[in-house]
Amino acid sequence: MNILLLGYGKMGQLIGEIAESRSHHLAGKITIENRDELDQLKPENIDVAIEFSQPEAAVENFEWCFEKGIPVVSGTTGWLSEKSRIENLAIEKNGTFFYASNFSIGVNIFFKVNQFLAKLMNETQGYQASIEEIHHTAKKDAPSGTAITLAEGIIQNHHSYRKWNLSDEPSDSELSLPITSKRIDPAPGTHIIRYQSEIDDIEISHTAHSRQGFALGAVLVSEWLKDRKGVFSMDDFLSF
Ligand SMILES: NC(=O)C1=CN([C@@H]2O[C@H](COP(=O)(O)OP(=O)(O)OC[C@H]3O[C@@H](n4cnc5c(N)ncnc54)[C@H](O)[C@@H]3O)[C@@H](O)[C@H]2O)C=CC1
Ligand SMILES: O=C(O)C1=N[C@H](C(=O)O)C[C@H](O)C1
Repeated sequence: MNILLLGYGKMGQLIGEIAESRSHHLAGKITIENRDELDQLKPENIDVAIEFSQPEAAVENFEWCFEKGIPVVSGTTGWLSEKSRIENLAIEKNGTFFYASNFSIGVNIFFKVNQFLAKLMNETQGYQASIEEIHHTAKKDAPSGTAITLAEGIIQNHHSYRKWNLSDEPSDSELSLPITSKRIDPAPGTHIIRYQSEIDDIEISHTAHSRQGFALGAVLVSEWLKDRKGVFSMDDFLSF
């Protein structure tokens, strides 16, 4: 496949290496500095754009891809207030859009375990839930996109929680799930779910040892997406 990398930082570079090792061709490596090179590309020669940029750049990148008819796989976090509009735009333009807050298979198994645990805890009294995420200090958004997906998994399955809040900001509701964001180098991504009571604590966690799982997942999804039209998520890609 001919792959356009929109964003060529820590993730874009690793995705490029993995894509080339799987015999794909890189049609472009776009950063904030060389964005004008987009005008020289031939969209008809690009099979997919893999977009790992920055919260403030992602939406503009998606709109450009939809205009040019290029399918997009995005892992950029921190732009979710625009998610419904972007998904509707993808459909309106007869485009292809795949977003995941986390492309690692291990994290997606962890999402399922989180949902199952929330269902069990919903039947149990006396436990307070919380989420902690730890990432490197270059991360621009907080909480992480993965922590938001985890919070949504709890909110959908536990009647005591209706929303989430950052733990260092005041919450206006007892039905809010606190998320603590820590920035410690070189953490590639750690997520911990805790249920704490007077009697005991229950804790599940996922720790990424590197960015390899995120990057490989994005390439595998791009291969899967070829010739598909519409809006997709990891639930469509994975068989569990
Ligand atoms: N969904 C997932 O599995 C994962 C998501 N991420 C997310 O991916 C994003 C990128 O992460 P990193 O590579 O660590 O960041 P980074 O800061 O190392 O790289 C960002 C890249 O985007 C480029 N960029 C900025 N504005 C741009 C624009 N307008 N057009 C094109 N490129 C532009 C920068 O020049 C740079 O090359 C973040 O939002 C992060 O949260 C990171 C890891 C895994
Ligand atoms: O910025 C990162 O590095 C990561 N971002 C994603 C997120 O916000 O959840 C995924 C992963 O945890 C790494």
